[in-house]
Amino acid sequence: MFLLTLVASFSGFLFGYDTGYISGALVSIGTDLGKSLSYSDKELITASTALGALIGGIIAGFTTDMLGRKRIIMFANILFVVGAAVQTGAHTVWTMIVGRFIMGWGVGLASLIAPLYISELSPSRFRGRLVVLNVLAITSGQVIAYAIGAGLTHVENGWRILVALSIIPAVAQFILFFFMPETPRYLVRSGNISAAESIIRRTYRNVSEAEVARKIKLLQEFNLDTSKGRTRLSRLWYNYKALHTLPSNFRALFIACSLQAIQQFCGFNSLMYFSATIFEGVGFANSTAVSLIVAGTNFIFTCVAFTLIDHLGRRRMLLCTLWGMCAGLVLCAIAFHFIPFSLDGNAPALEGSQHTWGIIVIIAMIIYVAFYASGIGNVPWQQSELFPMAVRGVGTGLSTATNWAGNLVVSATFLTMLRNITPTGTFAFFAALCAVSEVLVYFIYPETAGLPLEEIHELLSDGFHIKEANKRQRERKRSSRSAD
Ligand SMILES: O[C@H]1[C@H](O)[C@@H](O)[C@H](O)[C@@H](O)[C@H]1O
Repeated sequence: MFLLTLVASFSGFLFGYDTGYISGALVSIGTDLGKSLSYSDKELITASTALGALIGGIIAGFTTDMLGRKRIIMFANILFVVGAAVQTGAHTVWTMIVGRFIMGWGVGLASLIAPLYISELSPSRFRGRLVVLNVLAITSGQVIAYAIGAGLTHVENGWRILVALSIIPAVAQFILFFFMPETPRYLVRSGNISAAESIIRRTYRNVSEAEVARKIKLLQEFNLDTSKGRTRLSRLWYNYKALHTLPSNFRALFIACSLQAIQQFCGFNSLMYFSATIFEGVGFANSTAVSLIVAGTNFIFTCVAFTLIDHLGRRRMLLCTLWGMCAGLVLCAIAFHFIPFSLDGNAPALEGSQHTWGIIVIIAMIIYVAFYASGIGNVPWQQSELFPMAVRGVGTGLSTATNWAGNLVVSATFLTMLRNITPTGTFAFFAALCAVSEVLVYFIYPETAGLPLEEIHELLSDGFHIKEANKRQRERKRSSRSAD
């Protein structure tokens, strides 16, 4: 199981690396693309990946139930390689944008399928943690991209090396996936029972034949393809409608999309993609190195989430962290008020008390990112557990698309916001969104930790059942303690 997760997590690593290197690349491209980049060029180059990922996420959602998880992950690798090759050789802004767009398709496919693949293969006890392992891969990809970016800042055309390096893990995963299995849930759904049995035998250690048969029966009962229609397309349309008309499905969709929207609209990726630009704007000497703090904190606190998510639960982790993000952003907004800021690359070095406020900005960002990574940075990727099999592909497709749509809006408007409403206004705006999100999560998100996927579906059938979910989790803990 660990090995399968590890190989599947290469997708997360690539997602992280490919979205992470842009922060350093933007400040080191200089005039390598034929001119010096305007701030709208920077927004376009960054946002084209999010746009590609938005389209890729939707396509993955609609095709994964037809094609299987494995083929799509392999196809994403091809897109990663082509996108990276186009960017490495780019000499104009538009070639760079096209390369980032192609790569974005790969990121979108991978961001949906890798957690789906992992959560369908894992036993419910470890499901949360194994999905976080994929987010750990994303954040480690971002840290490594930042670190290499910082090392290559002053190397001529160093950013090309930074981009080209991403080809290595993509090729490695492509080859390794020839030896990887499909998920038992997908195989049962496509009628391939004996293959599903053999994968269960291999992934669950010391499993008895009776348990294998019980697991297959459970999968058959709950993953029955109830869709009507003769062609694949008409069945897909049936499922798409069922996602919106069946109340339990619609609730699941509402929760999944809301969490993904919160993750993006709380503004984290504006730091991820533009922190080097921001630190350059406040006059820090090696802005790429300073911005490593953002990626590093994100990675370290994803490790914290990894250890806590199945014990503390998803809901509690969100409720305990959103307010902390809000506090970090408010502090950031206040500190920026006392610092001169310029997006034109000619910021004066900070002097006297301004320097203190500069340090406070960094501390505030660390607080914000730490709370982000311990909660909302991870929890939305548990999305596939909310949907029953019949609509899991389309459901997670739409929620992943929500993630990328939010990402697109934030990355395409952040620099414009900084310019028009100042950094103080921008961070105060994100703080307000975090506060609203805390209230939304309180009312709509029941605890799903440790519940079998099938039980989650039943729970959402006539309400959000926050209290009932809490009760079931307490009972489950009590019975597992007495079993110990
Ligand atoms: O869960 C991930 C993670 O938090 C990344 O650091 C972030 O860049 C992504 O947008 C998000 O989906």
